[in-house]
Amino acid sequence: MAPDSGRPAPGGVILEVDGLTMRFGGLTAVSHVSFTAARGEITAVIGPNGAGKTTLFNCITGFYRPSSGAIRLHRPGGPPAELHGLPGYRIARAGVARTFQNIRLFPGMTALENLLVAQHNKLMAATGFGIGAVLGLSRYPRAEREAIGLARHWLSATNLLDRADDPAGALPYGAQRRLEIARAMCTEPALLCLDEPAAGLNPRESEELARLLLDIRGQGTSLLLIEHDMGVVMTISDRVVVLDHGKLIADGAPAAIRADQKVIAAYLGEGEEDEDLEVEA
Ligand SMILES: Nc1ncnc2c1ncn2[C@@H]1O[C@H](COP(=O)(O)OP(=O)(O)OP(=O)(O)O)[C@@H](O)[C@H]1O
Repeated sequence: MAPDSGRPAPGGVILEVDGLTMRFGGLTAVSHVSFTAARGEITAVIGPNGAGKTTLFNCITGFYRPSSGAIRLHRPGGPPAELHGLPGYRIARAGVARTFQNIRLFPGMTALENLLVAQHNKLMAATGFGIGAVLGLSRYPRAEREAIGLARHWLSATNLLDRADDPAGALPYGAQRRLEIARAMCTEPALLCLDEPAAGLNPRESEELARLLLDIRGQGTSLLLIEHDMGVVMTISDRVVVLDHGKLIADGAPAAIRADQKVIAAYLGEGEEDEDLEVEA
């Protein structure tokens, strides 16, 4: 099992990354990275530009096949699911949802329709994959009602209920980012992976986002978060994992990470003012 930071995790481990390495030709983007994310917590992955955060996410969510190492999704009362090398759709089915750095909604479909598309598998299963409809079985109407109910729940939670019938592409940028999170939540994931959800948001929108993520955690979903906005990271994360040049250099509670000399050196080395770790306590 991957080493933990020594802090007890009351809900146990949900995600275990063990010795993960990802090479692109001669470049090692992620090098022997091991950490765990606790169930019911928000775990942030931070690090300077090019540290390997998105590559790590792409390995966890099946967009890349890691060169070596293990990724396990732990499930209560059952054996862990080995995610290494599984295609993205099977990882999603195992209970891992993700959002992207760049928005990937269906812009011509309404906000509500985007959330129903996310529930396509469940709805197709309710039709018996077409056979049920031929035989006149009626599980579909109930499944559709439930899918709309779930979509409306997440539209409400993301403050988008009044925009349900607007095309997703017509929503302001911050609303589109919230809709992406709502869409991911409509797959009812055990683990939600967010790639820079605060990118491009103004301070008020970032605060709203932080509240939304805490609300999602409160509803029982564990979160793994890549984020450059240190205000958001340090306010909401239970645990912070730091990468630099593809290697894990620190793993601990936000306060410890803020004071960690290796972390400070990594960020100072980058020399980017917007990466400054100094945030209001
Ligand atoms: N598909 C790819 N092919 C080749 N090299 C890649 C690929 N994806 C990422 N890299 C390289 O791997 C390294 C890590 O990139 P990655 O995007 O994972 O970093 P990051 O920490 O997410 O950076 P940022 O904060 O800028 O998004 C970089 O040197 C990048 O150029």
